Amino acid sequence: MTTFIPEWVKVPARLVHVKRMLSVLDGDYVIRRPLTADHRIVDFFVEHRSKGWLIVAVEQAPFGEIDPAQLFDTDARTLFERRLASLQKMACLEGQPAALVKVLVIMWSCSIEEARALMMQYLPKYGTRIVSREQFSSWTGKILEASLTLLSEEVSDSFRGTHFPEVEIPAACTTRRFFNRDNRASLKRHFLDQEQELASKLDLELPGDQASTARDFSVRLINGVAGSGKTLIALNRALLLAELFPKQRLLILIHNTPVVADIKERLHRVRGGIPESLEISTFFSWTCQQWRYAFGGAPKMPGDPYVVSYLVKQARSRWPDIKLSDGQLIAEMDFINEALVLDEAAYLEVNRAGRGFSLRPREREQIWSLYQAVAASLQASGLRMWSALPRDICLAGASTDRILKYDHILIDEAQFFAPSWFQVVKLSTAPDGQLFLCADPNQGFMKNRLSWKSAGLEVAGRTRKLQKSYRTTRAILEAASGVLAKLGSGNDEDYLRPDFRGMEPGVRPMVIYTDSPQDGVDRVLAEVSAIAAEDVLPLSAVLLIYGDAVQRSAFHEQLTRQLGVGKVWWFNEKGQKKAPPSGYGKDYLRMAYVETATGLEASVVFLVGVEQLFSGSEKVGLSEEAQSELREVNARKLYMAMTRAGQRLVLISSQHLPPELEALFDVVK
Ligand SMILES: Nc1ncnc2c1ncn2[C@@H]1O[C@H](COP(=O)(O)OP(=O)(O)OP(=O)(O)O)[C@@H](O)[C@H]1O
Repeated sequence: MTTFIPEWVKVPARLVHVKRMLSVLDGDYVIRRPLTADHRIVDFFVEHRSKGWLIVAVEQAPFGEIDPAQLFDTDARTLFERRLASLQKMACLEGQPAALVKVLVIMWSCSIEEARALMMQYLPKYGTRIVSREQFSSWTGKILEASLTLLSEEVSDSFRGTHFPEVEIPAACTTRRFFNRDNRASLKRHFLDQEQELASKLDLELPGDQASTARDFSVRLINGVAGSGKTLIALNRALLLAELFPKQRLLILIHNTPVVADIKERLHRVRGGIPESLEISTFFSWTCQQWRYAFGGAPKMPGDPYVVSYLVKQARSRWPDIKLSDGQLIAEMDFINEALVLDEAAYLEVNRAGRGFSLRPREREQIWSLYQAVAASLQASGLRMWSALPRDICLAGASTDRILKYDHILIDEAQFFAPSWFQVVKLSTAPDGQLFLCADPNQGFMKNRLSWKSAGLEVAGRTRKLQKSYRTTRAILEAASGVLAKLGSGNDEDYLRPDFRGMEPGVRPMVIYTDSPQDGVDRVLAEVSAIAAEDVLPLSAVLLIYGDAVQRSAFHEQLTRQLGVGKVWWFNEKGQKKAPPSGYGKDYLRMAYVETATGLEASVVFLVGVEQLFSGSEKVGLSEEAQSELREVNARKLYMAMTRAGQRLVLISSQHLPPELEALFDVVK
């Protein structure tokens, strides 16, 4: 079946008829409406996978008004001729006089004879083919086939880049540029594929088509495997929206601070900045801002995480038979806040599936009392838990009228969002606004097992899947999927299967065993120095992901000593969370803690100090349910971390992997 981009849901009446005619074509046809001002000249572009391109306009002027035989020019004729001249110009590449592709005009209100008369007149002058509506309807496929022009790959890219610049991926924004070694290939241009383009333009109709956006609050979900372009799609869509609707307020929310910093850095590099109407933020920094609007002051949270621990320790002495650790109790209080549990009765009923441990009614009663006691102690000092911030806004009643409202909110990494977070997002969406979610269910290790429905989002029938990965090689993605399947429960229900077809085969990931975690760090330092000395790859092509077994400050210090001050961007260091150490536009080696590496990527990734993720299920003292939950969480973290790599993945471990996992790697001495 023909693909229409955007979906042509709200096109003018004449195009509804045209869409019906075009719908019966084979699946190799893509029909695109331009989203820019060009749509007043051209109605659509036809692209056929193997036969090339065509420009089509549907003209409504009746023959009587534009008849070339009339002695005097009419306004209608002048306008028609202007349109033909513009179409002719669009068929050429800038600076080149000859038309690259043909132009077809469908005369909506003319007979066959009248269309013929017009063609006789205008074909020589403007190179335009003209047919009547009747002819086009009877011979749609034949007319299109005869009019398409096959272009070389390079020229086709130029044509696409000229008319659909919004789908081009700047070279600096794709790890794929490193796939190509020779110069010619590295100049190759990259574009969103058809599925990605369709996803990025969902519900976008032209300003001229009356409904510029869907009228009611609408939600769309893009579910994609790691590296399928979700961040790219969210960004491209936001940039396109900023251009189409400059007066609308746009927001991109991402869970992870490093990704926000990384995206801003890329936008500065590629576009010199971010459009004024677009805000890009982490959920919490944005929520703090919304809280200020709602309550008229800055929220205060404990500066030291031990404050909450201390309060829990003190309060729990009243319920000596509570078995959970302090950490588990804090996590449970976060859950109460995030799931918007309002009172004890609701807490006794709430579904806690996926929480890793079960609680009997009596335990729930005790935990609820503990939760209230800790919240009251915090409140006495004017404080609240971080997880209570979104909850406060959700329960603020009329005060939420004062929070900022956005026309479009786009969420990347939505799998990490909690119900209370989504509720704040919904409260912040204008009445006819749109919510666009990108998620990878395979990476959802934090707020896991949350269904969209339980978060108050109706995504049934409004979801698109992306199963093709562009970031990584088949070898790496297969290994990462293998870890997920072997270490995790392989929960088939929400597992999104990657489509491996057509992927770059690549090199299998490597594992290097060392005697101790410190030896592992030394090995990374040696490898990084070798890369820097060879001068083949920029430092930005390398990402170091470290786990708990690494002494992070010492690691950072050693790297800085080796590469020079200001050359290492440590995403988890206080002063570098939001921007690189020596400003935008420089070349940095990046390092990130495994918990905060989501969304990042690099050509070469070193994974070091993550031993306990491979063996986390052997923790003593955990119930069977908690063990299996931990295994699942660890499997998803490893999957996420491994899929950060574009071409090379090197795991450095001071412990031998279990044989079934080691088999997914090449062991290097
Ligand atoms: N059609 C494409 N052509 C070339 N490169 C692409 C294409 N689509 C995506 N990429 C590149 O693939 C990489 C992964 O894209 P992106 O980060 O948007 O994926 P993602 O789905 O958000 O990944 P994750 O969820 O794993 O973080 C990026 O370098 C991106 O530029």
